[in-house]
Amino acid sequence: MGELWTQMGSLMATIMFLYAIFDRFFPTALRDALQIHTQKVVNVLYPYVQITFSEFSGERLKRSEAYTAIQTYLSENSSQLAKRLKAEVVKDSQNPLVLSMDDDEEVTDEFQGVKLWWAASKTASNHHAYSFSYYSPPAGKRYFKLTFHKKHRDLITVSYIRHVLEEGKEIALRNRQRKLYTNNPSSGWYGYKQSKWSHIVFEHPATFETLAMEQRKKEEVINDLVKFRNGKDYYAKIGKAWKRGYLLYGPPGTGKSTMIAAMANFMNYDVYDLELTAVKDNTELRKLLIETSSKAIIVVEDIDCSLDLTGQRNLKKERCEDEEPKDYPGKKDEEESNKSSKVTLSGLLNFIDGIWSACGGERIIIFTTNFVDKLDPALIRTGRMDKHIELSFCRFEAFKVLAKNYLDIDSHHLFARIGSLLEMTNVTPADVAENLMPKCVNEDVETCLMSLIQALEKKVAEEELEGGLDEEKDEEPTQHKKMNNGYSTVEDVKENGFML
Ligand SMILES: Nc1ncnc2c1ncn2[C@@H]1O[C@H](COP(=O)(O)OP(=O)(O)OP(=O)(O)O)[C@@H](O)[C@H]1O
Ligand SMILES: [Mg+2]
Repeated sequence: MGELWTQMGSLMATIMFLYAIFDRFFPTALRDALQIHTQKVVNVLYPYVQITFSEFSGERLKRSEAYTAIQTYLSENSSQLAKRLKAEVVKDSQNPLVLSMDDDEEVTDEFQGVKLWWAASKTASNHHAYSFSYYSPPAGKRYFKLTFHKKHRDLITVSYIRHVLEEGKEIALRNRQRKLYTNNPSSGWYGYKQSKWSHIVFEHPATFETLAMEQRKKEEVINDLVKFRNGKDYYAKIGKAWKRGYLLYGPPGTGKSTMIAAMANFMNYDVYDLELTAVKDNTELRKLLIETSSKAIIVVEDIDCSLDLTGQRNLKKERCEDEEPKDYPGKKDEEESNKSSKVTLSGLLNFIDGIWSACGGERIIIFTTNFVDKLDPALIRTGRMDKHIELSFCRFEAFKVLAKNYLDIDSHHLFARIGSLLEMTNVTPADVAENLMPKCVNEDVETCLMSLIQALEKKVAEEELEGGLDEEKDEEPTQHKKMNNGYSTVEDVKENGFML
């Protein structure tokens, strides 16, 4: 290619020289005619095609998406080959410092066995449009120039360029800094710099590895996600929007929100936490949905509290938090706003699988609830929420994950005792995790495990006591039994706490 450029350089120099002479001595009409003919001669002699991609395009000189995608593609694929690199700070990227090839640098690429050349350039401010590309960028502007042999024109213009643009966008998505979005109340949607969603950087550390759950169930969820991620063509083939719905249900503290974070990290998706109680009506819901991006998880937490099954919104505080006082500051305003809110069940169903749900592509919708039985069957029927995942109380398998997370141990002689206690009572992973957390800097593994055992034994004893008292009411007085582990009795617990 170097030799070719030298030859081309001399050819260009000769042509420029000739132009200069004609510019000086010949009238405009003759010059133009000559230019056209020269162009034709060069086209015959020069077997290469060049395409230029300018950094800015359109009347408003917006940064061209194609230029950005090519820059990202070249940064990842070919910049290692460039000798002179340019460092740029890119906003919203995991790695804010991006290296790309500098001006007047050239790299090669290969596509289906065809060699191509990319050059990064900047037009000189006194640039004259003696260019043989399809488009000559304006003076002082950056551009990429792609050069390839004309016999590969179809392959490059159709397949290769599409490949570069898609790959560039894909890399940018992969490297982006992920966000956690929450919807703003519609009263703040308009005006300068207001938008429907507010965001912060999403940095939740949860992964499937750290999620305490039966291994078999966990793998089932992971496989489902992988199938979804790789299913673009499949979804297109069967004519379905590329989206998947999950319903996560289980008691508070069993890991529903943690699993959503693990899913987002696994899929490398953004998270849109949709607070339905802040959405006034179905139209607003649609507007919010349209503004969500691809590769995102849209979450509606506590769906049973967000929407009444009849379609009228309930007061979240009244239904879901019994301890909430009947009157509280702002209650009146809230009731008023709820009366005027009209997000209906049908609006929500349209949100899940109406035509609006198809915009943007590659999206997961997750509902969570503590009370799966309360949900309207229409909301959770098969095909709407594709997969129902139960997160339940902590058993031995889940405990082992927590022990690994919190204490970095795979086994311990106290595990057997904990395993049997976890079969005797229902405790959430959140409770177990709380007890495993060292209470002071020097607390060792054994002390942490013992603290968990004590808490579990206390709970078992209390439940036995309650059970006993209930039975006493119905039948003859009950003898307090020795607990399965043989260490404490209910009496021990009442009198001495947990003497183990
Ligand atoms: N399955 C789990 N694996 C790992 N950690 C868990 C799990 N369940 C709960 N935890 C721990 O308990 C905390 C609370 O869990 P999380 O918020 O996920 O529960 P939840 O099911 O969403 O509860 P709620 O129904 O109240 O929203 C988490 O921060 C996490 O530390
Ligand atoms: Mg939660």
